[in-house]
Amino acid sequence: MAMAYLAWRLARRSCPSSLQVTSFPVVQLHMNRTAMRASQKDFENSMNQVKLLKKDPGNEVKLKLYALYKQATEGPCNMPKPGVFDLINKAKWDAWNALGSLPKEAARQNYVDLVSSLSPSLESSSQVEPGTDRKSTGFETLVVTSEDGITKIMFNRPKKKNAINTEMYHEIMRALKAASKDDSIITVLTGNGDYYSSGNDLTNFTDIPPGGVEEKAKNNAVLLREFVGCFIDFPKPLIAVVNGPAVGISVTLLGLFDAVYASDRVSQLLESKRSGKQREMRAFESSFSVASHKQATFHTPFSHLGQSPEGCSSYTFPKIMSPAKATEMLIFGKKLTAGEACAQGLVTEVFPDSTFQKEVWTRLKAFAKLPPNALRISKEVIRKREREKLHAVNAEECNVLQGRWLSDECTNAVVNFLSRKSKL
Ligand SMILES: CCCCCCCCCCC/C=C/C(=O)SCCNC(=O)CCNC(=O)[C@H](O)C(C)(C)COP(=O)(O)OP(=O)(O)OC[C@H]1O[C@@H](n2cnc3c(N)ncnc32)[C@H](O)[C@@H]1OP(=O)(O)O
Repeated sequence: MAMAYLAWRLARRSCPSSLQVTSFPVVQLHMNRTAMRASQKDFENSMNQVKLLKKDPGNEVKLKLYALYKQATEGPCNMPKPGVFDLINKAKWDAWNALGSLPKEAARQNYVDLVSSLSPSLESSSQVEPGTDRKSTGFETLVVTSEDGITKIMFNRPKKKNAINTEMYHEIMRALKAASKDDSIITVLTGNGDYYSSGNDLTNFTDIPPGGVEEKAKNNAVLLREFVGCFIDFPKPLIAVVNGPAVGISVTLLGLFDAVYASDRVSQLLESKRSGKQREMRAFESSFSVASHKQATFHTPFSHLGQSPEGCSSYTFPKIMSPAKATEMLIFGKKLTAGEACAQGLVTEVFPDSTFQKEVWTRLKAFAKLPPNALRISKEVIRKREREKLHAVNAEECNVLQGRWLSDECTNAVVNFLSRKSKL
């Protein structure tokens, strides 16, 4: 026990805070086992298992695996300490050095146990395999499931970064209306694939009806107002699980959610070193066949698109983050990281990518065990004070947008986007 605690304390002291070993019980569990149990064959099998991981376990876990691998094969850290600016190798050195004089056999056991602990969590990830646009019964653009008292509405156009086309707007409204009436306690929105959502599908502007663009803009304004209204009036706790970058309306609507949890997916440390040509880094990198992840960001490029704020953000954002910060986002299009969005109050909590799905869904399942009527009534007490104002703001935002969609600024911006890959 003392050894385990020492390893944990060492790791906590020497690792950068973002990489601190927080899994003391996990280290303790491994240390209490008979170190001899993991044979060389088990160790080799685990190394092969790591190569087959479908999802990136996150930098924290990868550094632990690296450190345990080196300790099990070479013993205590024998690398010269890298300089402070050599971030990647310094993080690796810290992780390895933190294991101190942990015996090779114990390190081998820890490695085997850590790898075997990864597969259930990865299997239980709430993500559907990115790229497989699996259709749910009744929905073309969403995967809607209901279990453990939670109705989960997952945007399912991963190949289009979950851009919201007209069909998806309608399906989200239908799914929310159904969720408001089903026996679930809370409702969750999340994205399939590496994006939460890239916002309005810009091809929505291309199919012009016989009545012309004016009619299109008018109809869209009516539909958008109804769409945002569903979020204003939703009666149950509505929670966003932001699994990747969010753009446009998928960001502005967050001001109408009751909680927003985001993954702090930082651009892979590996990517920044890929050009560094470190032999070990390549070896370390090659042991994980993982897709590169996008840093979770929050971007509302309305001015760039010749448009204007929607989703009640012209009212909610100044209230949430101050007028100046709201201006930076809504008018000047400043892109926020998950941490910045959390500091500004738009995001409730940020989780490390490696534990995001597990931690968030554990918490949501606990929320879903709370008395449903108390949840609804408490939400109503809060929302009813703002409901009338929110509907008035929504109506005004949609009217302004209706005019914006007819402007040259908007048309040019949409044409530029769609023509960049010869869309037109
Ligand atoms: C009930 C209502 C009815 C209709 C209402 C219509 C009007 C409502 C409007 C409400 C106001 C909303 C405003 C907004 O949401 S503004 C924000 C709009 N979004 C964007 O401007 C983002 C555009 N996309 C991008 O900038 C990039 O794609 C992105 C940075 C998101 C990702 O870049 P990356 O290089 O990683 O990936 P690709 O660009 O190659 O994307 C992969 C494919 O997905 C397509 N894609 C992605 N996002 C969109 C999008 N928003 N609209 C359309 N298509 C999108 C992209 O074109 C690629 O497609 P191909 O593989 O076919 O090339």
